Amino acid sequence: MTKQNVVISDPKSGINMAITVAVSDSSLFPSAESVPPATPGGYISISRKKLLKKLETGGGGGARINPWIDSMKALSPTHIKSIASLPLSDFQASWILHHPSALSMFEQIINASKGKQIVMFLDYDGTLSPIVEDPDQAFMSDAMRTVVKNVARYFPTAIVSGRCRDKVYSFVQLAELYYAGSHGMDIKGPAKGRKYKRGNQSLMFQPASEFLPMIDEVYKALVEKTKSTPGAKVENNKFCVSVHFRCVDEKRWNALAEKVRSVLKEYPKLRLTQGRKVLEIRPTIKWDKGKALEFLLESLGFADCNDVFPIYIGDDRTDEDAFKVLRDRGQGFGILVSKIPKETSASYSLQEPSEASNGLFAPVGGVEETGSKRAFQGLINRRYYPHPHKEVLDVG
Ligand SMILES: O=P(O)(O)OC[C@H]1O[C@H](O[C@H]2O[C@H](CO)[C@@H](O)[C@H](O)[C@H]2O)[C@H](O)[C@@H](O)[C@@H]1O
Repeated sequence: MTKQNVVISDPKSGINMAITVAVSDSSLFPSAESVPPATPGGYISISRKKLLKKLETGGGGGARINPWIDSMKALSPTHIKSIASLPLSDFQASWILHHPSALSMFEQIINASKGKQIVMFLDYDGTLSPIVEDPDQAFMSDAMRTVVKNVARYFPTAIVSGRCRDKVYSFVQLAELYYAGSHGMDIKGPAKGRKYKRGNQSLMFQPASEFLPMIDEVYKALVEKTKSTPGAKVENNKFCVSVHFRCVDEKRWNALAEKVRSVLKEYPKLRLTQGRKVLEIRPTIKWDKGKALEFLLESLGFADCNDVFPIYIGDDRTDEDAFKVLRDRGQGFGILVSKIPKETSASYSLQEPSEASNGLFAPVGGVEETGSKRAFQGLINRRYYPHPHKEVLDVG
């Protein structure tokens, strides 16, 4: 019996847990020769399904765990607490080594972006606003708004959210930004002060518009079906629907998931994905936040350019599509906002939204001259950052 540190990962749900387990069955952990390449975090990464089955049954087979429900449970406070009590320090150290805090990487960021146009992509929930119980109360702080406004003065900036575009706009309230709502299926350019004149002038793109009536219908069906589940909340995000279970008793999660599934049986053109205590119903079209990022870069005139440096900051599974696009393009990088180690294609990390507002993009010219403030100044300062597109950028 040996102890092994393991990251349990489920590509479908995006849930990852780092745990220490005692194992006696060598087949669970392949021999050194057959070990797959380490994940970016350097952990042994095995299928959550496989591991949970082993742990549940002692390796002898038995009842299959519903991976979907189990993923939800992995996010419950009880589970997070029990994970937190496990000896994670080695993991965290290794993860941080491979996904260092963006706050400590300013020099590298400034160097890598030299001579390139930074384009900023920001997720909303969990990135610009802290996660709260009521989705209608997920307000962004004034300090964060000031920071985003300041960032947008220097770099084309887009909010990329699972929410309905109008809703996320009502939270952010900055007309100078690009907005990609409904997981990128509803894209609109700045309503005012378009500084970046390169590329498409009037921007509006809705690749899933034919699904509008279906989404409306399924929203109503889900409201009806889930109204008997205390705490469940269905949110109409225009081109997709969210079924929230953050306020549902854990004992009812299984039943709630079954209800959602039973409604979706009637809609084969819709698919189910999962976010942070939310089930997300969306069209089966091949469109996600990664595609939205590519579309926006193209619209800005950076389709086949080497002189662009996109930065994407996000916190959940849906943001991974964008992180992956950046990795595949070999341009810019992703920053994952997370307190716990997760398998990710992001290069750097931040622990929480306030690290972006108080650290990464701390207001320039504040009273206290911290390293991060100097660094952000470094990014926007022409001495460190010769802008290649002066003709299209008016920062005045
Ligand atoms: O892409 P995002 O901007 O991150 O949007 C993803 C979902 O965010 C919202 O739900 C999440 O935040 C809520 C408020 O903090 C929280 O209560 C919920 O548990 C989280 O899942 C939003 O309400 C969803 O519609 C978005 O899909």
